[in-house]
Amino acid sequence: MNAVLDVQEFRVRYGHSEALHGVDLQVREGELAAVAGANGAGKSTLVGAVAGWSRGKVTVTGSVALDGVDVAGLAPHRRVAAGIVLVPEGKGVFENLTVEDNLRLVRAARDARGRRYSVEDVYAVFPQLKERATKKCSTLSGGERQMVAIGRALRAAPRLLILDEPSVGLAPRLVLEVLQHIRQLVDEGLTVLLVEQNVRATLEVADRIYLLEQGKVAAEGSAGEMRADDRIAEAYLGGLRT
Ligand SMILES: Nc1ncnc2c1ncn2[C@@H]1O[C@H](COP(=O)(O)OP(=O)(O)OP(=O)(O)O)[C@@H](O)[C@H]1O
Repeated sequence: MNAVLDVQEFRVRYGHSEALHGVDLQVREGELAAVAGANGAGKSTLVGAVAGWSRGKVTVTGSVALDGVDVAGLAPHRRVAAGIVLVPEGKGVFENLTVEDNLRLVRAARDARGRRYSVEDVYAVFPQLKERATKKCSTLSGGERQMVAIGRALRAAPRLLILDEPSVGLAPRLVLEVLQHIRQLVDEGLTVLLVEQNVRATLEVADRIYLLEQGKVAAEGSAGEMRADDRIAEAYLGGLRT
């Protein structure tokens, strides 16, 4: 199967300190691939560098291809135009604007199939946002803000939607709700790369998982394979297989 995203030998250095040590990662058409791992493993560094968003004094080497086309040399806005849309950790919604204004800030683009995500389409995915359309984002729950951030990203017609820790700071009930919405988008045809610290929740929704440890891929496999791996059960699931 063709990879939508193909990352090879990816290294990221902050000054003299290397945070990613040659990572290979693929996201296939129509799948929910996830990068899981502990704080500081390099997850945000990885997806930030894929989107061209790296902060500070950064050196990135290796290749990044979207649908077989090298995008590593492109500026961030050109990667968005090519279809790589990242929702960063912390969501980045405008607190003083309403839900609807946040969604309308992005001019709707067309995806490869000529499809456009109207604001109504976003409401169809997240019905509770429609009920809160005229409310300022500052009055929303963390989960609802995350939905606004994802909805806004959908308006840009991503070929690959990258979500950096959408569950961070959410109550456990909301974590599953947000992740299930993401799963639904994938079931409808979207290709997603999800970053999650919560390995257990990731196993519930992802098709394939890369486990990142100290800047390296420590394990990679389907959710079923990862669940059956004793090292994963030991280190991330409290010794229990789910
Ligand atoms: N802008 C930066 N300048 C220097 N070092 C950085 C910078 N950003 C991250 N690092 C370092 O790179 C390593 C990986 O950090 P990164 O934020 O990618 O991890 P993470 O897996 O996303 O962690 P978290 O789950 O806490 O967000 C860490 O050692 C971190 O201190």
